[in-house]
Amino acid sequence: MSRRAPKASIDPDVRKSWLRRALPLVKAHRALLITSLVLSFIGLVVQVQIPNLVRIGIDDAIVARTGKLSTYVLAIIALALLQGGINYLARLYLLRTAYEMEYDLRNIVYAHLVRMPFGFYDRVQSGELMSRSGSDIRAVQMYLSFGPSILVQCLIAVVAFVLMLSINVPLAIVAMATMPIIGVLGVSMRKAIFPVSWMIQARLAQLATVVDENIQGVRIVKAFAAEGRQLRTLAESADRIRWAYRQDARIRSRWNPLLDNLPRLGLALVLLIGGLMVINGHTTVGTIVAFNSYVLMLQPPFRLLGMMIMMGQRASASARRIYEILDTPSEILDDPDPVDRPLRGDLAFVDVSFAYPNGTLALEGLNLTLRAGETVAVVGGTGSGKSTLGRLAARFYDVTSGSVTIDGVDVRRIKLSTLREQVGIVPDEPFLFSLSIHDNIAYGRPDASRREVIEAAVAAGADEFILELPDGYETVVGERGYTLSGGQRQRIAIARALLVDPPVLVLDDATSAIDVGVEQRIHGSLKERMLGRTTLIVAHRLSTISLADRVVLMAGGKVIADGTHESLLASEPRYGEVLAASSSESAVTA
Ligand SMILES: Nc1ncnc2c1ncn2[C@@H]1O[C@H](COP(=O)(O)OP(=O)(O)OP(=O)(O)O)[C@@H](O)[C@H]1O
Repeated sequence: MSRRAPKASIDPDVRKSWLRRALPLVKAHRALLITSLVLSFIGLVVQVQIPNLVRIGIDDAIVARTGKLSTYVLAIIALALLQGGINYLARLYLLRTAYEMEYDLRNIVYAHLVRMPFGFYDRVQSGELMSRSGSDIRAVQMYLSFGPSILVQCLIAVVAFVLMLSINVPLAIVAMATMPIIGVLGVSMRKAIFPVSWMIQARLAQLATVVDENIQGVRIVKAFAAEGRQLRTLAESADRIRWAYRQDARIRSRWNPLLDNLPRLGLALVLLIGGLMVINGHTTVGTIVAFNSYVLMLQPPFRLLGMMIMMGQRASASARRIYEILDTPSEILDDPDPVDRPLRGDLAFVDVSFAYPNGTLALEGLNLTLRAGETVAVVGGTGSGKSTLGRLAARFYDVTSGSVTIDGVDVRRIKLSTLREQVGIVPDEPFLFSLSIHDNIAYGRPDASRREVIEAAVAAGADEFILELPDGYETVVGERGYTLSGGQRQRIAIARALLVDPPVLVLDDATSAIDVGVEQRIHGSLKERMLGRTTLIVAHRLSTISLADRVVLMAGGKVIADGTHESLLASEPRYGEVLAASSSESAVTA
């Protein structure tokens, strides 16, 4: 399957109505949409001819016996076949338009989502995002493609009315009498239903969030034997949806019989007035039969009118929620004239203060310099801001004040893709994809050869256990890598970062789950790999700290001491306290 880029985008002008903003999307597929609408119109014009032919057939071949019945029967069959063929094509093109637009919209939303900074994902719930990229996109797509098609069907009512008028004016008016009532009732029903169906959508999104959290957090749920509590939360959510669906059913069952029976009233009226006219010789039996067909044929478009209004309301709300994502600018953008060159790796934090989007102050006037090739361990109590350093160096977030520079260039001036390639971050809880071990390691360099992948795995101390897996490097890890141990996942993540060979490497507690014995063994190869690379190690364990040339101690978002392990131990009592706290912590968790 070839992958195509979206053919259009959403108009960024927020002052425009949602429909006008979506117009470029419709325009991009106008050829297909217009073809489908024209075909659908022709099909309906053909369909409108059939009752007329029945009328002439009855009056001519049955009542007056001047024509041949078979001629009319064959003509009707031919028209029906023609209409069937045309409708087939119209429907095919309409659905194609709908799915092409949905494809575009989904890609537009997804392309935006992957550009969104970390701060955005800190705020939004993934279940809600799933819902937005699912049902909201569909609601907009339905309206954009099916809306015009319903309008064409309504237009046919005009054609049929003109045809009826040409046959019998009073009877045409009688036949059409109930249609506006059906239209008004249909719209009223949809208006009554809309708030409820809107509520259903919102509650389904909430349920999606609960289900999503349950599945993502299943290990914690089970570990705390909280299945009962989670089930209750789920049941409450499901209950709220059931309540909304019940309201929906109540409204529908009140309105639908009315809407279903009105056309029958129309039929009775046509029979009454038409019958009297036939008796008085003002019209023919064939006309009554034809008009009966028209009453039945024209009723669906009028009912659809109500549906179209509801679809419009839903699409407008869905579009607003989609636009909310699209209109959220990514604060982390490329400089207009970005620096794009390989970096040596002199990393400096100059007077850096930083607060997370929720206002938590993580760093306050922090100064720290790492010379190219230096390995520095960052030690500090929990929440002191250690992990934040790496996130700012790779521009997952931008500093609130001060600057982070690499080789003297502010990271905000470095081309984002280059920066991310040159600053490798290994988090303590790495994410693995449901791919083979090889592909997970080669994630940052998909073109890497097996030899290179193995070399990186050896350096990260992962090669040994990988070879023991059933399919070695081709073993597909379970979702998020849960089929591996925490330490094994960490080693794969280290190999993944080493393979990209970034001049700046941040190991954020990246060996915390690795056995101390194994860690000792991989130190040699890691040290070798760190040569010439600026490495910032967020460390808790003494064994990890020993990898570093220098240690900095952090507290309250600041560097409070800087030196070698021995000098800090001798001169800084707080260093000893932090080490003691982390070693008792690791003793507890070990
Ligand atoms: N995504 C986030 N949104 C809001 N606040 C955050 C976020 N991540 C961290 N923080 C807060 O910022 C502060 C510094 O966090 P950071 O993760 O840098 O600490 P740390 O020293 O690495 O801690 P630990 O050793 O426990 O991992 C903490 O108060 C933390 O609660």
